[in-house]
Amino acid sequence: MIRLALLGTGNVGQAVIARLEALDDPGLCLVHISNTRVTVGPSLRESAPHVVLDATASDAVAARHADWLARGWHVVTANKLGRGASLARAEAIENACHASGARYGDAATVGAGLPLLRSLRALQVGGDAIHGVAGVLSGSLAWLLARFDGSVPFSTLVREARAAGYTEPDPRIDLSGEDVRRKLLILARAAGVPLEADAVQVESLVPQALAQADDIDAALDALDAPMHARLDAVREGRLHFVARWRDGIARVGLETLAPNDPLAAGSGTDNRVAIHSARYAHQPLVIQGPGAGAEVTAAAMLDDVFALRDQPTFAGTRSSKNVAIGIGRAIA
Ligand SMILES: NC(=O)C1=CN([C@@H]2O[C@H](COP(=O)(O)OP(=O)(O)OC[C@H]3O[C@@H](n4cnc5c(N)ncnc54)[C@H](O)[C@@H]3O)[C@@H](O)[C@H]2O)C=CC1
Ligand SMILES: N[C@@H](CC=O)C(=O)O
Repeated sequence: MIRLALLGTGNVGQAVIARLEALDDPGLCLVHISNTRVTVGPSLRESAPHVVLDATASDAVAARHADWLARGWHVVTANKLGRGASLARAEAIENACHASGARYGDAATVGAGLPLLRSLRALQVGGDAIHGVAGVLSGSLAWLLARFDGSVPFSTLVREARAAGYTEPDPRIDLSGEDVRRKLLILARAAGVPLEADAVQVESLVPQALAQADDIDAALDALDAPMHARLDAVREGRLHFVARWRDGIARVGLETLAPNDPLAAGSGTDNRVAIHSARYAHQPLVIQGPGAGAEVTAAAMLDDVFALRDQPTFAGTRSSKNVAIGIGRAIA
């Protein structure tokens, strides 16, 4: 029996609860659910989970990952602020895993569970040298830029992307390039490169009026004029928000790509990532698929839980009291 504690009951947390309900797996038991307002079940410490599922976007929660791992609790996260924030925090997570043997499941943090991190790590283990990664890493920006033809204000599209659950809780995290920076850091570090967070050059799409706004929704209109100007300046091809890391240089920002560019394919929220390595020297390894959405993200988190099943920590553990999933749904 694997005891799970779920932090966060928003888009992704709700999808985790729905998936656990649908799976109805007797080997999984939800012993704690919490969000910023409510806790269901005993406190996190008292519930003594085997696995903490982080479905928040909270820096304070990510700052606890290393402590939980050091205690022997496995962590499965959609929150990128563990390995995608400061290098010191990412290294503390590695060190805690090595010291305690606990595992860190982060498949959901890049590409909403696409087999990106696992491919990079498998290449590393196989002795490949990763030279660089380039790609479209934001599902929401891919979705927005594919639709943006000038007929509808960009701000209207952002509101739609937010309602569909593609953006971060604060969509400025996507629009500023910050979400993509975090993903590029996670990928580069998975490839064995100790990239500092401030080593990534970031082009933000957020105008000052939006950056400083308290009422984010109302201030989204400030995007419209500058984004129209960017669109008008395109002569051939289409705007894409691209991340590139190669030979120690990392940048994220808007680029105009020709239709036949290897990174320009895909539709909807698709991410498309090219991995350049010694093994893939002539043609990169390209991975493409939906890169945002609560359901795919929740599925990736539970895949990481299932991958833990061979862990000796679970052997012989007794069944626990399941926190009512219905209550978890009610507190969203
Ligand atoms: N929406 C998507 O397509 C994807 C999201 N993610 C990540 O999943 C995470 C969650 O995203 P959403 O569900 O869209 O956000 P959301 O805003 O819908 O939900 C966040 C939840 O976290 C809770 N929370 C915040 N601080 C907390 C704390 N200290 N303790 C317990 N709960 C806390 C909030 O109360 C809320 O229930 C984010 O880190 C996001 O980057 C990752 C991949 C894809
Ligand atoms: N807001 C993110 C969601 C997944 O990480 C994105 O747009 O890609």
